[in-house]
Amino acid sequence: MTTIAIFGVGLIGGSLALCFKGKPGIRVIGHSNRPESVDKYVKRGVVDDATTSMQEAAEAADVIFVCVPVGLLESYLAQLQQYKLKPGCIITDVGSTKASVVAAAGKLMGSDIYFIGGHPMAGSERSGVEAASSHLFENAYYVLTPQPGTPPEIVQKLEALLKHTKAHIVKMDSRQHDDIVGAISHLPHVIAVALVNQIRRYNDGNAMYQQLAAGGFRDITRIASSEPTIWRDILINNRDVLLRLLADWNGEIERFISMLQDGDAAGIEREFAEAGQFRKELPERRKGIITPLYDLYVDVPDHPGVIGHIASLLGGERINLSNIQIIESREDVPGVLRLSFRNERDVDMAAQLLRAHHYAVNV
Ligand SMILES: NC(=O)c1ccc[n+]([C@@H]2O[C@H](COP(=O)([O-])OP(=O)(O)OC[C@H]3O[C@@H](n4cnc5c(N)ncnc54)[C@H](O)[C@@H]3O)[C@@H](O)[C@H]2O)c1
Ligand SMILES: O=C(O)C(=O)C[C@]1(C(=O)O)C=C[C@@H](O)C=C1
Repeated sequence: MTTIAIFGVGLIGGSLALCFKGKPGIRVIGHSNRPESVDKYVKRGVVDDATTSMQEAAEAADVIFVCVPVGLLESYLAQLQQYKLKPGCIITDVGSTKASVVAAAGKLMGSDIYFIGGHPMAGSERSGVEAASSHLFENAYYVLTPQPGTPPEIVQKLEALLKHTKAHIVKMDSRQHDDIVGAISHLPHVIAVALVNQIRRYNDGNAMYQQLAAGGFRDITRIASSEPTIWRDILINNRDVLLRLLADWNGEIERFISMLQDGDAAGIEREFAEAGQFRKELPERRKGIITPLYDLYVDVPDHPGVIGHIASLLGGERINLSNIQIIESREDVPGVLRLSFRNERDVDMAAQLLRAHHYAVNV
């Protein structure tokens, strides 16, 4: 029997618990300081057992997942150090930054207790156990940052366990992780928040900004709704990397300013073409890094039956729809539906079918 203890049964900890729970030979214990949370985890069936005693959970565990906000990781590791952990116990975390926690763990761990940094590259703007899902990590990358001294069989043991997440494991150095993830995750969160706040300030003077905000604004700003305390910790922790990235970002914006000042149409076109090409080459369907890529937009009359009609047309042709969203861009006039598909073939077939039924479709 492998006993897994999870500290912080929120979005990520809860999703891991759901991946492990019920698998042969695995028992999952969740920990929270709050008795009401402990009851909730068990009632919702996220864990086998839950406790408010950190010591009890830690000392029973073969593998410990620390899934708390980044700013608390080091104090959790220090606390774990106080307990009589099982020999061979593996401690891992899921924090969005890796260099500082790996450095702290190196100082703390005793003999026959192993720390391996971890970071599943999947998540959501939502938080808490209510948002947890056993599918969250499917096809996403899951970074591990073992130290050169970590015995290979220990790393293999963790990798074998993580197979239950259906994620792809990738190993890298913790500092390299923070450089890359700073660029592809932390910087975009800063940009999304700054952009939303810029528009929010305009909107204070004229509420039409919010009303007209349509698909483009929603697409680029979803992550601005992420949990503030989680992101406060991540940004502060990775601040040196972010300050460098933001200086480069200023350079990108300056280039756009110059192109606009110079009326450099070819330059602007080139920027879009190059960006579009790179984005097209992003790994397809890597859940968590990028969600459905194959979207089409349908103008729809403002009546309730239309969504059902479109869904049954697609279903009738066995075209798999992976998501449907009403874009509330206009009041009292026809709206726009965004339909998302898993592959190019499905989106093309859907466009053809809907046009044949006189819908106005934009791919
Ligand atoms: N949200 C994402 O998309 C994402 C993706 C990958 C990794 N991560 C990392 O996973 C970790 C957990 O993030 P999450 O999104 O699951 O957050 P969450 O808010 O959903 O869960 C955090 C958990 O930590 C617990 N916790 C314990 N002490 C706390 C305290 N003092 N303040 C707040 N929470 C406390 C909470 O009860 C909760 O169970 C973070 O280190 C984060 O960087 C997040
Ligand atoms: O999809 C989202 O909402 C996310 O923010 C997920 C995301 C990301 O930026 O890609 C966020 C933080 C993580 O540490 C890993 C993944």
